[in-house]
Amino acid sequence: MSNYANTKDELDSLKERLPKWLEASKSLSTGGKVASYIPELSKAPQQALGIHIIDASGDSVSAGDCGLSFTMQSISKVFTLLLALMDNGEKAVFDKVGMEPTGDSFNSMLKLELVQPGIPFNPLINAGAIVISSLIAGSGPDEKAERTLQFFRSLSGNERLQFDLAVYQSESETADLNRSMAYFLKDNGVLEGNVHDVLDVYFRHCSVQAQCADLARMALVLAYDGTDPITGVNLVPRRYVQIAKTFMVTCGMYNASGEFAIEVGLPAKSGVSGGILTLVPGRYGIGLIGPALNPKGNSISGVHLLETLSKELDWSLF
Ligand SMILES: NC(=O)CC[C@H](N)C(=O)O
Repeated sequence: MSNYANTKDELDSLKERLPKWLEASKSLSTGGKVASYIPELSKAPQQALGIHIIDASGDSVSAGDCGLSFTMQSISKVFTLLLALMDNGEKAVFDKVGMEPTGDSFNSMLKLELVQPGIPFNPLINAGAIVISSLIAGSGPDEKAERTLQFFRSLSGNERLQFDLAVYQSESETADLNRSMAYFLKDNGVLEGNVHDVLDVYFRHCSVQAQCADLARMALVLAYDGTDPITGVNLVPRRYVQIAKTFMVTCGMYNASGEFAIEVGLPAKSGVSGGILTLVPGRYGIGLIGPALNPKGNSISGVHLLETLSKELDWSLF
């Protein structure tokens, strides 16, 4: 699982090779589309592509537009799942969300009515992530959102992480599909609590603003089974990280997860802002941004760059 015995040599060689791989992938962004169903997201630069790769000693290599800030969107779902597991335990969480990929798009509610019991298929589709938001502990939406932000800060080692209020507001004003899903889940007895409050927590965690280096550091914690190898602090029980990484392999790239597993072979999670968080277990955390999306909603240039990296360096787990 890598052509190099140690990450230091590999990172050294990447310093030379990564920029040209990035340029080749970047040219694909003209063939993609920046998400616009959340109007504020449409302001992102279509051509941008940036990547940051960090190892356990804190050595890193980055290339491209790493200074770009973007919202985590669906990438946040991996970490709200972890928080909900830590707050409630496995049984309570999986009474309300399933463990299977859907093969449908991330915002589909088709199977909620078709398949009984009507619980969302998994925690990484919108329906599942909204139920997960309802399970985060806290006295109200403010406390739940604040606890989530604090958790993201501790994982990223970045106390300055914040909500992007413009994106939050833009999503909250236009989220009729997510809203209808949440009411449907409430009527089915799957979602408990006030629908407005639950969605408020969901929109807020999707709007956490980050850069590639933040995603890379969060991914590094997953790559080291829940312990930040840089500080030595255990942040998440190993079992929950194992669950999250498995979902990333089976559902993390929406209904392109099978193809991604074949072409890249790493646990990953994408978001509609064009971010991708991925990791090489025991080696690296990786954060990437490329706002132009392919038809399945994943960064078109980002997926290409990860395919190149995985193939050139033999990173696939399989
Ligand atoms: N795929 C995504 O990144 C979707 C997240 C977005 N906040 C939504 O609910 O539509």
